[in-house]
Amino acid sequence: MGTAPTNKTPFRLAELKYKRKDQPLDLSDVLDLSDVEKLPEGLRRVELNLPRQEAVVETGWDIAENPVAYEYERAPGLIILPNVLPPRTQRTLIRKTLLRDIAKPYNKGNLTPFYPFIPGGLFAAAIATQQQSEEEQTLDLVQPLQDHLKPMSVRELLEKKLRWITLGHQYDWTSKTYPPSPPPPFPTDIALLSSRLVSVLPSSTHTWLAQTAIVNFYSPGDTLSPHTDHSEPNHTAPLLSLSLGCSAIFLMGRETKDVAPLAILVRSGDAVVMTGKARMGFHAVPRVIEGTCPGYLGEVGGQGEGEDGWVEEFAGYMRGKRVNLNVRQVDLDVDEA
Ligand SMILES: O=C(O)CCC(=O)C(=O)O
Ligand SMILES: [Fe+2]
Repeated sequence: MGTAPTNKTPFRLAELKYKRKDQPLDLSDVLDLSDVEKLPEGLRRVELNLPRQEAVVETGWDIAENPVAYEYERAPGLIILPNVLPPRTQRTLIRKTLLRDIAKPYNKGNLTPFYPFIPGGLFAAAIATQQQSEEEQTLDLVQPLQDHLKPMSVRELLEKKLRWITLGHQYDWTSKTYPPSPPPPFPTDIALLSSRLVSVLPSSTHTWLAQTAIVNFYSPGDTLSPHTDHSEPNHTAPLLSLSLGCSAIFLMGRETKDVAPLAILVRSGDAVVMTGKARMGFHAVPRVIEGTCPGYLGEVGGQGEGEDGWVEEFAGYMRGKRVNLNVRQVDLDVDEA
């Protein structure tokens, strides 16, 4: 017992370690960059291209005034920008994805083959049912598109079944390609924010354009299996990943699972950028940590930020969720703007 040889890869072992719920979560080997007084050995500060070029930025979309970035020798090419999205930008992003982008029928998601598109968007529809009695809710169940599935309330679909939607170029998970037809529009504000973040990186010698994004919705208990993101024709354009809501453990490995990955605690407002060697590396999310949603997302309020009032519908959803925006360039080359 305990010492039996294992044929599990080092990546798999790390995944299992953070996934298991029968033992307290051990964060001792997890890199946490939220408060680095003393840089751990092997960690270096990355020089950023600052001051960043400041386009006219809409209110609510700022990035941190003085972003700081790190790279760890065990995960070359992975650039971590802790706390780069101020609370207000996080709230803007959440509002836009949940109310606006989800309401566009061309932004497909994991529910698309199984349940009909909800006009006005799943989130708005779920909010609208909050005032309904249970009886009214049962009358309003969404009928599935496939016989083996059961009718569900919009609330259940939102809270329990929605795992991801795609913005911009729509990746086809069956053929594992991006269809050649002109893609639906990618939200300009999210593209601008993404470009601004990528443009501060030292490797940004080429124009980079956000052309597709997966918005992942996780509840504690949900995981993302190890994978590489290799379907974009451009394997060198950085991949930007933004974390919102509950903290998670992100595993960053190499091009093979035979190397132990680096475990990083990603918190709300953090960005990680997979560049260089890390762009094609295996990565996974074995754990979303319950009860870690920051107060500025999980509680109602607005701290005098005017129209930025954060209402219970958003707070209630975010308390139990992690939302990840995974933003990519698809084309080999993009024109200079
Ligand atoms: O949720 C994350 O942090 C990673 C998501 C991811 O790797 C993906 O969508 O390809
Ligand atoms: Fe990924």
